[in-house]
Amino acid sequence: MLLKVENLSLYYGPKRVLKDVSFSLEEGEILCIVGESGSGKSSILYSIARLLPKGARVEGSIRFKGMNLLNLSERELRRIRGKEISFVFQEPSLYLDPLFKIGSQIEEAYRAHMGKNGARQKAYEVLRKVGIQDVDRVYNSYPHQLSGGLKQRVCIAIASVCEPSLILADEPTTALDVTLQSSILSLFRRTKEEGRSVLLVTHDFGVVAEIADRVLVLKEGQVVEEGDVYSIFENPKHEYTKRLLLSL
Ligand SMILES: Nc1ncnc2c1ncn2[C@@H]1O[C@H](COP(=O)(O)OP(=O)(O)OP(=O)(O)O)[C@@H](O)[C@H]1O
Repeated sequence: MLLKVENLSLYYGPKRVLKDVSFSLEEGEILCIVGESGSGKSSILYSIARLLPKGARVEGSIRFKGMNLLNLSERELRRIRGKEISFVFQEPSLYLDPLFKIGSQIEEAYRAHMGKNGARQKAYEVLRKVGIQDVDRVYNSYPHQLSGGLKQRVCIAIASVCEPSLILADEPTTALDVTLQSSILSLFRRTKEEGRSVLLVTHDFGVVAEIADRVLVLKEGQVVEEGDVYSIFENPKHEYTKRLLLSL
């Protein structure tokens, strides 16, 4: 078991955004979290990465490789973020630094945890791995010179450069047009084949159908249904899940 979340609750002031959320994730598994807007999907990812705003209060436990992430200091967290657990966001432009070339951003992510040696070689390697053909050009480009799809590939390259065991992805294809979506999703599948686990948030059952092994259905901060992708599609138990499926 790579990740075990137990009775996770999240409060913003008096408002309870997550209610006793429990689930687990095996190595090499892709779990999709689905639910309507505002159901708390992103909040689960941010709780795991401990990237919550000031004033947020978390209860429960989040065990990752035996450590409770909720008990770690900021220093310990910095050692884990980017190396053991990495993040892919919805909007790659907000994540990439406009002032630095792609190559140096990948190398920076590598050096932060893995030391100076081999950064350049590794940057080229991950760019190739995410399916980029003209690696030299992309390596030497600034973010604004790349299309949205390429930028998201770069973000996945950055997220995997330190070979983390867990990738948290928040609506990673929502900002892209449909034709690009599956090519980006297939990168997560490749990540899985390398033994990494992916926790992917989406409101889109099309995405779920394409890559999930298991699905967690969230409604108003609570898990209403959990199961493997086939049973969720073929035999949804909860009315809410059926409604979400109908909107597909
Ligand atoms: N910083 C914050 N302060 C107060 N409430 C917040 C904050 N961030 C999120 N919330 C609330 O928490 C709830 C869950 O939000 P969250 O973004 O996790 O949902 P989501 O399912 O990911 O939605 P979406 O698909 O729209 O991103 C919402 O009611 C939201 O308004």
